[in-house]
Order: sequence, then C-alpha cells, then structure tokens
Amino acid sequence: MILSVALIWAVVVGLCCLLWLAVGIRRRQPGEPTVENGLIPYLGCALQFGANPLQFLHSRQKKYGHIFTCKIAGQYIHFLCDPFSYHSVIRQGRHLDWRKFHFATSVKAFGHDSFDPRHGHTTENLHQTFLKTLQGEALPSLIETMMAHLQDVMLRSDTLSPSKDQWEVDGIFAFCYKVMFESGYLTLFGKELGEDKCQARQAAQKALVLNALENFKEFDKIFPALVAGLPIHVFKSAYSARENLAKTMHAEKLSKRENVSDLISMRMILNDSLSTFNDVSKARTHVALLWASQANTLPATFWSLFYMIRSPDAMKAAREEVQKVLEDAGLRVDPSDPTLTLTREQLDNMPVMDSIIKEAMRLSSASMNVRVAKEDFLLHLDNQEAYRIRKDDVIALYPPMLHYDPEIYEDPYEYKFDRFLDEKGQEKTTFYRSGRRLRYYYMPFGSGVTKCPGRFFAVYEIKQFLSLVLSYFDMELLDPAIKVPPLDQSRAGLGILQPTYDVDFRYKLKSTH
Ligand code: HEM
Repeated sequence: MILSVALIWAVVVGLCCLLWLAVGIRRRQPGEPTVENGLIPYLGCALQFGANPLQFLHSRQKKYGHIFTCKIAGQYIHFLCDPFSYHSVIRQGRHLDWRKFHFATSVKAFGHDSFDPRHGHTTENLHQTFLKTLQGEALPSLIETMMAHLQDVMLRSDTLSPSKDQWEVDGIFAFCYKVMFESGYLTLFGKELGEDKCQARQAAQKALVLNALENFKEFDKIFPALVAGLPIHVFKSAYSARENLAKTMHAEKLSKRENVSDLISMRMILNDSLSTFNDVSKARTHVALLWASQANTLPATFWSLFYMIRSPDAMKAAREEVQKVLEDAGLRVDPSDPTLTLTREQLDNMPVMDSIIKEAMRLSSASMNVRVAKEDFLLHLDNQEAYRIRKDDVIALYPPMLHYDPEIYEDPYEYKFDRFLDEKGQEKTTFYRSGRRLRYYYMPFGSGVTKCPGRFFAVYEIKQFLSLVLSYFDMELLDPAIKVPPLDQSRAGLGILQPTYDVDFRYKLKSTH
C-alpha cells in the first residue's frame, strides 16, 4: 500500500517536471539572445539575481555578451549591458511600452485602481500632472516651503533640540530620516489649518507626522516583497500601516490643510474630475506619492551626509561653497532666527554640493529601468547586431553596471567627492568608455519618459539639507575610521539602497560670534 502511494506521488511529480520542461522553459529561437531559465520552476534565476544583482549580471555578461535573457519570477527579462546601446531602449520607440509595468507595479504596491487610461478608471495624464507640478515654475515655491520646514524641524521644533554646549549623538540615517521625512511630508501635504498659534494643535500636528513616519517605515520595509508580487494581506502590520496612511489622506482630511503643494492639490482635483476612483482609491494614490517622494530621498540624504562627513576634503569644500553663497546673498546664519532662504539660482550655483550628492548616489543607486515589448520586434544594438524580442518580454537596463564600471569611473568603489567636477570646478559631463564619449553614464533617476519627475526637487532638497546642517551645526563621526556600511541589496532594482546598519555621529550648534 505504502509503496503504491509512493509510486503515485513519484508519477505525479515526474509529470509535473515534464510539464514544466515542456511549457515552463523557453527555448532560444534563432536570432534571440541566449536564455537562462534557471533551475527553479517559476523563480528561474530570481534567487541568484537577488543575492547580488551586479555580480550576477557581470558573470552573465562575461559568458553571453551585451544582451542575454533570464527568467526571473516567471518573467523573461532581457538585460542589455552595453551602454552605447542604451538609447535603443530609452528613446520612445513604438515597440516598447513603459506604462504597463509602471502602472501595474503601483497598483500592486498601493492598492489603488489602475492609472492606465486603457483600463478605464481615469483619463488623467499622470505624466503631465507630475511635470507641471514638480518641475519648472513649480520649483521655487517647493524650494521655499522645504527650506522653511527644514529649519523649523532642525531648530524650532523639539525633533532635535540641539545645544551649543553639548554634543548630541544620533545615527546619521535616523537623523536624516527625522528631518527629511517631516520637512518633505509638510512640503507636499501642508499643515493643519490654524495650527501655529495653539499648543494643543501643534502637538496634534507633530503626532500626525510622527505617526505617518512610523507607518511609512513599516510599509516601506515590505515594499520589495509587494513589487515581487506577494499580496499585501500576507503582511498584516504593513497593510494596516498603509491603510492608516491612506486614512489621513482622504479628501476631507486634506481639505483641512493649508499650503498643500500644487502636486497634491492638482491630483485631488483630477482624481475628482477625471477618475471613477472611490475615496479609498483616491487616498491610496496620495500614499503612492508620499512613497515616491521619500523612499529614495531618505537614503540618498543619508549617503550624501555620511560620505561628506567622512571625507574632510569634501566637508571643507562644501563648507566654503555654502559660506560663499550665503555671503554673496548677504545672509547671516543665526540659529535663534532660522530663516535662511536660498533661491533656485543660488542652489544651481553649487557645483561642489552637486558633485558630493551625485557621487553618493552613484555608489548607492540600484534602480532598474524597465520597458515591455508591445509586439515581436528586432532590437538593434550599437554594434549593428539585432536581436529578436518577443511580445510581452521585459527589457531591462541596470545602471549600477555603468556606475561601477572601472573604465568609466576609476576606482569605482571609492568615494571621490569631486568626481563630477571638471578642471574649472564646474559640473563634469564628459565620461568615456573605450575612448568613446558616453551619453549615459549616471542614471539614478531612471531614463527617458520614465525618468523621475521629482529629480530636480530631490537634488534641491538634499542640497538645502546639507547647506543647513553645515551652516548651523558642527558635526563629527563618532568613529572617524568607520567602514562604509554595506548596501542592503534586498531593495536592488527599486532605487537608492539603504545602509544595512546606521552610523553614529555627533552634532552641536555652532557658536556664533
Ligand atoms: C534622490 C531621490 C530620488 C530618486 C533617486 C528617485 C528615483 C526615481 C526613479 C528611479 C523612478 C522610476 C523611474 C523609472 O521607473 O524608470 C522615480 C519615479 C518617480 N519619482 Fe522619483 N526619485 C527621487 C525623489 C523623488 C521626489 C522627491 C519626488 C517627488 C516629490 C519623486 C517623484 C517621483 C514620481 C512621481 C515618480 C513616478 C513617475 C512615473 O511613474 O511617471 N521622486 N523616481
């Protein structure tokens, strides 16, 4: 009896394996890139890729060349590794669709109805909304509001309470998180009406931001799992964290706030006028924007501050640059009246700070650029080769392959704060590979149509943050020889990676004379 049950199981397992071999494995057709199916059904190469994407891709590039295909979590992904061929994917070709992947990912993670106009829930052109409210004329007011909130949080509220006489010790990531989250949150979502005059209201406002921060952290932890396709209901506390955030973003709550950014006010109007989303779905679209505005900015700020403090030369050059900009503008640093302002033009005129931030992001960014094939087509590479791509396949660029390429960046694992400065101390834009000038050499914000619409604001807010901490505080690492914390690879593909552990520093208010 036992033997026959075992036999039946053996037959069932055998048949499943045959079925997997027959339909689960892709065979390379003539003209297609080399395929690696991996050994695990459905997952394919996902585990090896996830363990260390850069190492995985380098080893496959060595074996297969500029382009190859890997099965990852049920999806066939063509990785294109030749930077000179990037433009054939980045330029808006008629064969490639960017909306399918992006809209589907947002729905999976945030639970709102689809933004894809083809699904009939909205006719909003989200891309246009982002460009109008995050770039160009929208920037000066975002910059001004952010600068005021940063100084309130650093010096007026009880978030930090620094003193002149005593050092405060904190983790750099914890410090950046507190300051940037609160300031960024208030800049996008405004403050409760009438809050400033009344202490009870002030406390309520503070509690709301702190709750939002805790909920954000809880939700953000499982974000990679959601993108990988796991349902949010598996993660009870993360689910309630997301829903708690959404509850604070219902239209009737947001309408009681003042100084709400153009981005959120416009999205509220368009949600109401162009979509059939219900109230929960509308609120969840705002949660998606909170996530987009913070999830990368927070670790990017950490890496910028960490590397700057760790490099005495960077710190000196940055300090001098900030001092000069403030002096030229006739501004005086006074912690008892923290009302410094920097215009967009002044912020644009800080090449050292730019380079410090760029170099920090070069070393920590791992965003995958993805497009989906709308139909079978031929992908032409720079070396005249062409490859057949099947409908619904994904084509991916992984910019860390550029960012860590020793031919493009000498000693690529080293932080050099002036790497993006030319001989005249201005922004360096000429980078070469094999003697040829590169068009794409730095891509933490993605590429083409899906390039981050918040990128200008993101860099401004990090510059503002660094300028203020340099102006108001003395800062030191507790251990000046501390090693760089490793990158948390669990988020590889999704943006700026976090450190696997925090690094302690100490700060105190500068003495003013
Ligand atoms: C250092 C900070 C930031 C980094 C590295 C970053 C990076 C990215 C990347 C890689 C994408 C996806 C591009 C793609 O899929 O190809 C993206 C999308 C997006 N980002 Fe950022 N981002 C940052 C800050 C911000 C900020 C501050 C905002 C808003 C205030 C923002 C708003 C958005 C939005 C709305 C999208 C979605 C665009 C779309 O789907 O059309 N980002 N970002």
